[in-house]
Amino acid sequence: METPRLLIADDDKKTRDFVAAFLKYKGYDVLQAFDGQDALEKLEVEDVHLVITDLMMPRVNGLEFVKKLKAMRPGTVVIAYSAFGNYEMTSNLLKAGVFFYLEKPFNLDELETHVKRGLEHQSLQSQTYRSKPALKSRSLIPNIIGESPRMLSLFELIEKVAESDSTVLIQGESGTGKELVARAVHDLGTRKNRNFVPVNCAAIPDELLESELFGHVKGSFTGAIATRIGRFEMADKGTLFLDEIGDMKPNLQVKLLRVLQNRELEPVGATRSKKVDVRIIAATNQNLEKLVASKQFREDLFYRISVIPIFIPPLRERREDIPLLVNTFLDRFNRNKKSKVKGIDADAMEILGNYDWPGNVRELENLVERLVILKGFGTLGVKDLPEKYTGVSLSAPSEALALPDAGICLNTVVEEFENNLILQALKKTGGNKKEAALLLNLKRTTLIEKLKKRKLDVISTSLA
Ligand SMILES: Nc1ncnc2c1ncn2[C@@H]1O[C@H](COP(=O)(O)OP(=O)(O)OP(=O)(O)O)[C@@H](O)[C@H]1O
Repeated sequence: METPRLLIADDDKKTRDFVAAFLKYKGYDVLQAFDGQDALEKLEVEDVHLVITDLMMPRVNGLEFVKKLKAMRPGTVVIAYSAFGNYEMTSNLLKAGVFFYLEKPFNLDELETHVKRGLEHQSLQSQTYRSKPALKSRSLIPNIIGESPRMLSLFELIEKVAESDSTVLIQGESGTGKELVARAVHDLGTRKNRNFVPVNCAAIPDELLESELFGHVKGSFTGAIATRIGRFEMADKGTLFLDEIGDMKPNLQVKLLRVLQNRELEPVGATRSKKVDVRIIAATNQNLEKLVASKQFREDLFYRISVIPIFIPPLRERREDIPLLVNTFLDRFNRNKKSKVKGIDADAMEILGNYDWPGNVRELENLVERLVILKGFGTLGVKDLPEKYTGVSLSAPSEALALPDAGICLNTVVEEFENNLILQALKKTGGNKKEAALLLNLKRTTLIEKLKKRKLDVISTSLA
């Protein structure tokens, strides 16, 4: 077993050395801090299992220290001592989460008994903390994090839907996890040992999407130098995930409808049709009903694909999930990036909890990844968060965006603004589209689609 690590904070060097020497002799690893402030700084970079603290200290006194420590690392067990204890102080300490309070002078064996109890308590507590989310959510659907009531009912729905073979339509804002949910439906169903084939209908140019989906025979169009199977056939006996289905053009919608009705397809240029057995899961961040009403999406196709609708709520409607998401991503990126960021303090977490997250979980995941890379070690605080989250300089942009009296062409201005930011992101990342998409909070495929649509791909290649 790992040697337990203790930190003792006391401004009286004699007492501190004495207690530290005794605990070292008993086999503990002991760190020392000369007051509350020094202890907080040490705890930002060191892992400890238990803290022992005096209450009367200069700069940050014992009670203040305990409060800050508990906000930074809620699970840390604290034993406090003082020669000036009274009822009010003891009750404040217990309220602040102190595990045990000792009157000075105390017997060192007595202190050790409380240290042992405290360590047992700490280990039980961390096991419970780890197993709680696992029982509720992660055990069933390993990659989807969430413990809010809405996510728990989503997990139940996924489990039920996975058992059936019906077509599913997943709706939710961008970054809410539609692809994760689609994969979970596949992984928990009977087709799990066959392919899960994703297609992003918005990222593939319209003229290529048909052959991408249904395949083509050699020579059927310029560039068709060999016969190729499409994604439908790749997904045979498995699942085809049609992402961004709201972007599919009407002529292709008719062809898709035919495949769904007849369960057979015709590759581009072929004379005979082929049977396919594919489960369809479609997703969109658009309001398909509205697209149906404005005749941009076929009503018959809409009813075909929305046999089972699944709606994923935006993150701002399930804020309870934010701390769990932040902590899980911190663990993940610490591991991936070999960083040692200990956690996030209570004030910074509160800011993240109150933010509206227009980019949903993707935005939160990207933010944590960036923070872990930039910070490297220590505890994340408010000063580490970008201005956008702390709301520090919100007034300047509105000046810059003042509408001229003569008016503007909104579409052109917005497009230019977007192009400018896209090019800046590409420049910053040396043309790396994956990293640029991360900076812009976009899916890589969405960025590629924008580059193609706006003919920016040539410029982006020259930045690489
Ligand atoms: N509940 C969640 N738990 C863990 N990770 C999540 C969750 N929701 C989303 N993510 C992560 O957020 C990112 C975006 O997820 P995903 O691509 O599934 O979203 P989407 O809704 O399909 O987005 P878009 O509409 O832009 O295609 C991914 O990295 C995914 O792993």
